[in-house]
Amino acid sequence: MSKILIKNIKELVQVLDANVIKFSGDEMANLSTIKSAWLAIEDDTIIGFGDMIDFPEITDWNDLEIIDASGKMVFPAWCDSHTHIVFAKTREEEFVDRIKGLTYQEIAAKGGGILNSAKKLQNASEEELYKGALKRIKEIQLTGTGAVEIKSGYGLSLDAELKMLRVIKRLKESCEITIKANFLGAHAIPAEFKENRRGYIDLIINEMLPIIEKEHLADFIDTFCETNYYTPEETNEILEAGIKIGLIPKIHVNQFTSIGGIQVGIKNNALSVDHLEVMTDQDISDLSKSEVMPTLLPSCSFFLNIPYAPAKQLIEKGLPIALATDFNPGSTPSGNMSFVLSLACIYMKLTPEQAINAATINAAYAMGLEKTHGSITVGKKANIFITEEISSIAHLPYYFGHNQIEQVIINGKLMS
Ligand SMILES: N=CN[C@@H](CCC(=O)O)C(=O)O
Ligand SMILES: [Zn+2]
Repeated sequence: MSKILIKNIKELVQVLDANVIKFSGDEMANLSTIKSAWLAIEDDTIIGFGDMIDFPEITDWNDLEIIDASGKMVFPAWCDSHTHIVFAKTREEEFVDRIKGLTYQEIAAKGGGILNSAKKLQNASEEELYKGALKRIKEIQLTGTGAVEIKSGYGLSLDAELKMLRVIKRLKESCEITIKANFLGAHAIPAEFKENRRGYIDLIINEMLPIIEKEHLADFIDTFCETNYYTPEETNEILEAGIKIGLIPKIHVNQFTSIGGIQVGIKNNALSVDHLEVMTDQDISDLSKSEVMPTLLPSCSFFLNIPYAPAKQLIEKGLPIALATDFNPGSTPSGNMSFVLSLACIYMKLTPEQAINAATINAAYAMGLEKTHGSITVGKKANIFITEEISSIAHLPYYFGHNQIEQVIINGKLMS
């Protein structure tokens, strides 16, 4: 049995009772912390915390590691509920095209974008994909992420989608970080099905889903519901087929246009609807009557230079929001959650407290992990990070671009 006792913590952040599953509206402004605190971990679980005045008497020193966190803060590890971490190659040539004036949609229309990644992934072996993704997972662990959702969607053929999902399964089994798999076969219409989209949707429903069910390859089902990608009707059909085999919808909607994706998500009890850069009043009003977690991806807006999702408006309507990176080679080549927080504060005008709630407990909810992740709670996974010496909680999003996270503990193990 291994034990870690962290003492003299300047501030222990996001201390919650086990019954809190998310924060909505005005609640998002509050962040519960303990100043001058201790935290105890046994194996992979948080077993206690409190004020230094009540520092526990140590009776058993066997296998006990004591960390002195004087001047430093302890947070629950970030939860990143939307990524595309498995890919074959980066796409910096499109980045340069955009600098020269092309838009994301224009690049996609000439065969770049998702289809570019799909072409590159066809020829990559499972081993190559695994090694590339593992490197990125190690990178995000060290920047404080303790749980991550990973999508397929760069395969776009039976073999290549299954290859991606098997890589994600292998990552789940071999990595300390908690991983959830999202099947995104409907990410784009593959070139060879351009004139036969029905044929590809049938392939997803009749051939991919049965194997995914048999091999337990996914937790969630996704589609890119967007103009020139999948219609709301197609999205609905694919989600319904996924639900039949036990997958939970978590979908891409309203990135460039509002075409009814939100309403399809609500109808199918999606766990989250993600992106939301373009929202109508009706979309916001419909969402506010649902339990769906709106998930915002500010580093995608930053990188593509597109509008930011209306975070403040959503919160003012009483909604919760989650924040995620969208780490992928096309629209967001970064998995750094601290940077996401900075962007959310700077461009979406979230307070640091709102942004931290959105990146911890609400993001855990957006992955179905709210009972085990996303807060400092007795019985939850010992997934935490220790900052360097910082002056206040706001310093974290304020001092952007510098890694202020000194140590990361995932499942009770120190990462390096
Ligand atoms: N918008 C759809 N999918 C990804 C981007 C995929 C890509 O460009 O490779 C996203 O969430 O931003
Ligand atoms: Zn995405």
